[in-house]
Amino acid sequence: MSVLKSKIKVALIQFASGMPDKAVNFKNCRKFVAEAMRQEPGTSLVVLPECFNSTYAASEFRKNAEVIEQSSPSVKFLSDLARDYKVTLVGGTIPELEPASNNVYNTCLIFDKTGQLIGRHRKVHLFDVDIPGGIRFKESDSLTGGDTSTTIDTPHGKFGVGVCYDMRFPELATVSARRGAFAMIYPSAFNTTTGPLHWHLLARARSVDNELYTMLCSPARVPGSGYQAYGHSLVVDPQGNIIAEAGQGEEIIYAELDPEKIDMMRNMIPVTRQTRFDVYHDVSTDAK
Ligand SMILES: NC(=O)CCC(=O)C(=O)O
Repeated sequence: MSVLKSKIKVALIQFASGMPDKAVNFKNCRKFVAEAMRQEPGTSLVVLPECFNSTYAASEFRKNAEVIEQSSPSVKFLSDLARDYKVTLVGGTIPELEPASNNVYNTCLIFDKTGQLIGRHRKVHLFDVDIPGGIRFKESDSLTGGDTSTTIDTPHGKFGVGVCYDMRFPELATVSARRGAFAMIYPSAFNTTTGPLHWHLLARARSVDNELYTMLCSPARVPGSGYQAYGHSLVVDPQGNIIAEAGQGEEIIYAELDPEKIDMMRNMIPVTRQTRFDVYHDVSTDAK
């Protein structure tokens, strides 16, 4: 039995998220998801971008943070969206406030097609970079990193979740792959400095390392906004081929994931069965 139980259709919603008013982001997001379902009926997995509900800026995270509970605006919005369109929803990310610690996390919430919250990934690796002439960003000024890897079980099979900068750390993908994932999904927001350098390379690498699908969903680039998102949402197949890619503006991309493609790759080049844990450590055995 393949790790993916049958063919599934996916849609990645690259919209101009990050407006200061959450209600505007909700309205636009719903409009695009409705459009995706109209254009590709039968889509069962929908992915949103990083920080889909508010502005991606270190100074804004705490202001926009929500406690994860059914009555929180973003939780309610995402739950209703998944239920209304009967899709598994990887709900981008939102700034999450944990009341007990007063920490703020960059958190992806995952819902099943009844609107039930089935998983949560707190971005583990915070985006702290300083590239002269390019970009300086320090998420750790206002965010705390999560401390677990995330593999979600669904009726289609399992997928792993990371958030943006997490994709630079191959271990999270390896852990999910070894736990039986058919895909890694990264709500993301690369920028116009690091996007051209590494976006495609990293997505293809995660696919080839683990012989699974990789999906990156970015916000659309908004001219004049503070953070210039790279765009170029992507779906990469288990062989490392890009099978869907957006431009930089608002766009929905679609793909069909095929269990055959995973199985074929894993049989032709069986790296997933040729690991040498007598030589190096299996990171999936003790990962949280
Ligand atoms: N939002 C992010 O984590 C951005 C990551 C990024 O741009 C990178 O180059 O990595």
